[in-house]
Amino acid sequence: MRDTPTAQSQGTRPRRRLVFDGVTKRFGEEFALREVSLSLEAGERVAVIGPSGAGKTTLLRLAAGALRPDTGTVTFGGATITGSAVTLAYQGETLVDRRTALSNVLSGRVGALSWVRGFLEPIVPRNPEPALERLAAVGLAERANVPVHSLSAGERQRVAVARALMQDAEVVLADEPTANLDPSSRRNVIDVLGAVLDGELLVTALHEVELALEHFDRIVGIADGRIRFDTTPKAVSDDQLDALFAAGASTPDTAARQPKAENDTPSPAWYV
Ligand SMILES: Nc1ncnc2c1ncn2[C@@H]1O[C@H](COP(=O)(O)OP(=O)(O)OP(=O)(O)O)[C@@H](O)[C@H]1O
Repeated sequence: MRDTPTAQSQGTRPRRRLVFDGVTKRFGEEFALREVSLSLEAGERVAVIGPSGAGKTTLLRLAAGALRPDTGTVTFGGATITGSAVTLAYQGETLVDRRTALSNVLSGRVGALSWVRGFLEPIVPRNPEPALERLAAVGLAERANVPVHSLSAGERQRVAVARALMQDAEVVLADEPTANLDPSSRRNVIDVLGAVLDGELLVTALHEVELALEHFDRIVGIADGRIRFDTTPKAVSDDQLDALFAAGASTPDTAARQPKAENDTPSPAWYV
């Protein structure tokens, strides 16, 4: 994070890679991912797009170390994934409603504390400063002491981002961070995600193609558990997108998608 003194300076960190090497993951007879190989570097902002059931969440869960591959390996910096290196930004629905934004953000750090302190810290914090800094970074400094049930869906999602940032992880994963948000809140959450990072690897599963093409510097298209393309936003063609979404169930954003302009700039009408 840019403005967090407690965050380890990215400049001093080696630029470690998150590497999927020939990863296959099945659930019963169903293949969620097939022979996926991918090498992602610190500092990249990667959007994973594809139809429903393509394998996006499975990819993120493997990256988080929450799942193990059936075959192949997932490594970060050459080693098995550990919880301290990678954080998963859960959706705003996972916040504790009756607690304040500050309390929810503080809970993002409890894993690093003793059992008793971890229990008490979100309620009677000894050190609220890091959490207040994260809330300020996502534009919610003024809302720190407001119970999250009275925040908007977009604000709740930003609290969830702030909570994830409490881990100071080198890899930030976000699974559909814009789910259930109105269009302007979607854009705002993605803006915030990009703005608060400084050198971390960001991998986001997104349904909104337009947001992915506008805000990320690498686009990984997945369908039916396979990587169909892995390129820059400018290089993604309409044909690739059509083929990607034709390979799986339809999604709302592809249904609303309009042809791209000749200069390859995504049309604002691609989703509503
Ligand atoms: N825990 C599980 N048990 C059984 N099958 C699963 C499980 N998790 C995922 N799958 C299956 O694996 C495939 C990929 O699922 P995944 O959730 O990764 O897709 P997705 O691209 O994230 O979809 P969506 O966009 O709808 O969230 C799907 O066919 C899904 O049904």
